[in-house]
Amino acid sequence: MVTITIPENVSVFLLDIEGTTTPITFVKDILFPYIKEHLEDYLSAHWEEDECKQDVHLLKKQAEEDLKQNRACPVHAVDQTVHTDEEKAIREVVDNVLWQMAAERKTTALKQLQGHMWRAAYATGRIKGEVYQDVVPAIRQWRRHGLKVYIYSSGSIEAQKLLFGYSVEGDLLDLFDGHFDTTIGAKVESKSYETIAERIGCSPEEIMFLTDVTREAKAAEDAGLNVGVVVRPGNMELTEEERSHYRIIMTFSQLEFSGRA
Ligand SMILES: CSCCC(=O)C(=O)COP(=O)(O)O
Ligand SMILES: [Mg+2]
Repeated sequence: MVTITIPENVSVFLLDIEGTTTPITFVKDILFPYIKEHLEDYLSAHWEEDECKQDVHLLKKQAEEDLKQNRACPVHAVDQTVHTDEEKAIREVVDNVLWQMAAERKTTALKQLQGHMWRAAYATGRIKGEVYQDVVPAIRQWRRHGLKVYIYSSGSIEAQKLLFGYSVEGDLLDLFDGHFDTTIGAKVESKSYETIAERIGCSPEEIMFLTDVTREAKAAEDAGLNVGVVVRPGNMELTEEERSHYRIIMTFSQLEFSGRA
């Protein structure tokens, strides 16, 4: 396995989750099906609660924005089993969430609701966050060298903390100095990485961002970050050009310090 030297000026790792610390299959085969299976019951049970009202409000604002951009969710024929206004409103939210998920959208509104729904699944032990075996030893080593480690994922901060807090390797939250999600900006926008550097209190050049998505890598690179593109089983295929342009990381154990104390 090729060794990749961590640039000397790097003092912060910024990590993506899906496809980087965690298999895509965990998200696609476990987390997302849980949402689809429990969505209607969850909304019915929590509809009157403030948190759920806020989630629905955010989804409605996103739907209005989508309408303006001609990205409207298809409206289905009225279901004859729906009787009350509440049932109708819930059905609209269900349709919207399922449509967004089918389109693999990463809106803050969708991700916030998902995070709230997973809470019970993790707390009861029904779901445990999967993390690749090389991840924890590497992060512990980076931290021993004095580096800081942050997460930046499209999953909400709450969803991130659930995944690592209730992981197959136990509570891993002490590995991280902080978390960022799309409330700071989209992962394909350079500005988001500049804002993250400001929030951390370092220059973009001091950060090394690891992700499986080359559009995210490009945005981070344009902002001045060091980047590595993570290739795990089942991740998106890279072009020859992408393979030759980016540092390709198949396991975190490839990342080594050289010339550092
Ligand atoms: C950490 S929440 C579950 C994964 C998820 O919903 C997601 O969108 C992950 O996207 P990422 O930016 O980590 O690739
Ligand atoms: Mg990813």
